Amino acid sequence: MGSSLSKTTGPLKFDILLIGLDNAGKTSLFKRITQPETVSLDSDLVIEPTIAFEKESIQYRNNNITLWSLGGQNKIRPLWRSCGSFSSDNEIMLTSPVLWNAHAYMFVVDATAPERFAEAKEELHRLHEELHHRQYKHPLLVVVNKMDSGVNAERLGEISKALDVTKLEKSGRIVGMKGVSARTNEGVEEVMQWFLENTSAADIALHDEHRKEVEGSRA
Ligand SMILES: Nc1nc2c(ncn2[C@@H]2O[C@H](COP(=O)(O)OP(=O)(O)OP(=O)(O)O)[C@@H](O)[C@H]2O)c(=O)[nH]1
Ligand SMILES: [Mg+2]
Repeated sequence: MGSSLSKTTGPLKFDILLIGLDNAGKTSLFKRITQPETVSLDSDLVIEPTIAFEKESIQYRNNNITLWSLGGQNKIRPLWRSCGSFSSDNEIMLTSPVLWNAHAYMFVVDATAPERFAEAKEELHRLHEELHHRQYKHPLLVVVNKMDSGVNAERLGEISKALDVTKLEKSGRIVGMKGVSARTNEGVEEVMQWFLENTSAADIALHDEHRKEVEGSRA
């Protein structure tokens, strides 16, 4: 993932949550970002549906970024909002709903599944509504994946309409939309750059302070 792009802010430490419907390609993107050297380009990414979540921290251009990828299957989605630990092999105990632990969000959409855009829109807007009540406006990037499958820029506009991304923008949230391919790595660097540009140290501190308060009030 080498690049000549340079950072504009100091080193940051923050969490990005990958969320979206099952089969969108969240785990594929997660692996592409966290283990680029182990996933060969253009290979068929053979991946099992995620049962709970994946989590990994990386050093990315001097920043410490933790990525979370949640399973998107319908039966798993209630876990997004549940408290406590997952009863899987993952040993991490979660003290507040995993959905609220992130500083920034990546909502992944499968460009090749138009029949699921309405369902994706529903989940995207629900997430937005719930984040709305939080302390600060978490950056939210809509990532349209599988652009290698003959999806052009015009199509990206149609997908934006189908998901009503404009409505999110009008709310004052920092919202972006980018086309990527976890298979070919197209656009992945730009996605990471977007998060660096749109996540500030002040907002991270605000989020962390609020989270401490919430957890303190539960203890
Ligand atoms: N053509 C193409 N296929 C992809 C791409 N990314 C992922 N896939 C395929 O899409 C399928 C689902 O990928 P996953 O990464 O498991 O999807 P997920 O969003 O993690 O799914 P859940 O864990 O069930 O929520 C797999 O068969 C991948 O090989 C891509 O960029 N292009
Ligand atoms: Mg997955």
